[in-house]
Amino acid sequence: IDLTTTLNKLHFKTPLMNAAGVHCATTTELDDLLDSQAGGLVTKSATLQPRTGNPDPRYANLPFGSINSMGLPNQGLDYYLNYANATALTHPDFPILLSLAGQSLAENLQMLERIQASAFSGLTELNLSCPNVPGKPQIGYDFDQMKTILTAVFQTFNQPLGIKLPPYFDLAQFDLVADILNQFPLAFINTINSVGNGLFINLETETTVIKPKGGFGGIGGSYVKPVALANVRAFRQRLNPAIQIIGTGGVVSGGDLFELILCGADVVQIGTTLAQEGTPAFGRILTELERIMAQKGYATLADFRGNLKTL
Ligand SMILES: CC(C)(C)CCc1c(C(=O)O)[nH]c(=O)[nH]c1=O
Repeated sequence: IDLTTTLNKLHFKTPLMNAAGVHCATTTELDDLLDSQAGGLVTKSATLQPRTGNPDPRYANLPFGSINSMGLPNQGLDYYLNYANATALTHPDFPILLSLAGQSLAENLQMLERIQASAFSGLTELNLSCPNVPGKPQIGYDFDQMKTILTAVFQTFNQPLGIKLPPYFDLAQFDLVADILNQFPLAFINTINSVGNGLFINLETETTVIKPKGGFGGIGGSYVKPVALANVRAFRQRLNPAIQIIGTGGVVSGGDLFELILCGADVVQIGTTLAQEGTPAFGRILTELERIMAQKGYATLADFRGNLKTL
């Protein structure tokens, strides 16, 4: 069984890695990923300066997933850029993705210029779930802003770039977003980010379970797998084949991983499952995938990638 895959020029020994924001904020957490069966790693979405983020409790595990309103706590871009460049010396072939979440177009352009000026040779993922203009929808849901930002970004940045997208729920929106994205030389898209602004209640105390935003937070885990499958499938069907896809959302088992690849994912990320189970989740899920592939007679991921059949 050959579990290798590629993302742009990066070679992944296994198709599974962490999702930005989970187990990737400090060098200790990042080294833990290096030593796991993950095929690569992505750093916590960075801003130019460090941020403490929202007050606790800002994350909660739920019966079928998780809810979070972390508020972008991170050590600042230079911390992650330094980690990536140091790790490239000790683990030259381990794929590293830098995630960015600037709070303005200017901040994102500044961070991209800093990456471009550095020796970084990994992939950059621009998180479009950020609000760009306060009071306006997040970039991922404001298509004029999305077009403006991607135009400016590709005028500035000449290294491989991908974007992290929020989930969409309307077929016309898949068409609209894909038409925009196909106009840019994107290396990949990563879909989905958490399903935004869900709410979970503690029935006994009649309270929310996280403190920020009145308890509203991004939903992850099994709750969102059907949404992740649909977004990977919809964009695979609509995007230029040169734009690869990272599939994220609701992966708990090898079967879930298989399904996202069947929808067209080149690489798959885990967030909630990693938060709940730790890095042993990578080996467990990959072993389960190998068993399914062996039962079905598939030797490589390309044998079934994107081959979902309709009835
Ligand atoms: C939601 C933002 C704070 C604007 C971006 C960072 C982020 C967070 C976060 O740091 O709260 N949580 C998520 O589930 N997805 C994200 O993209």
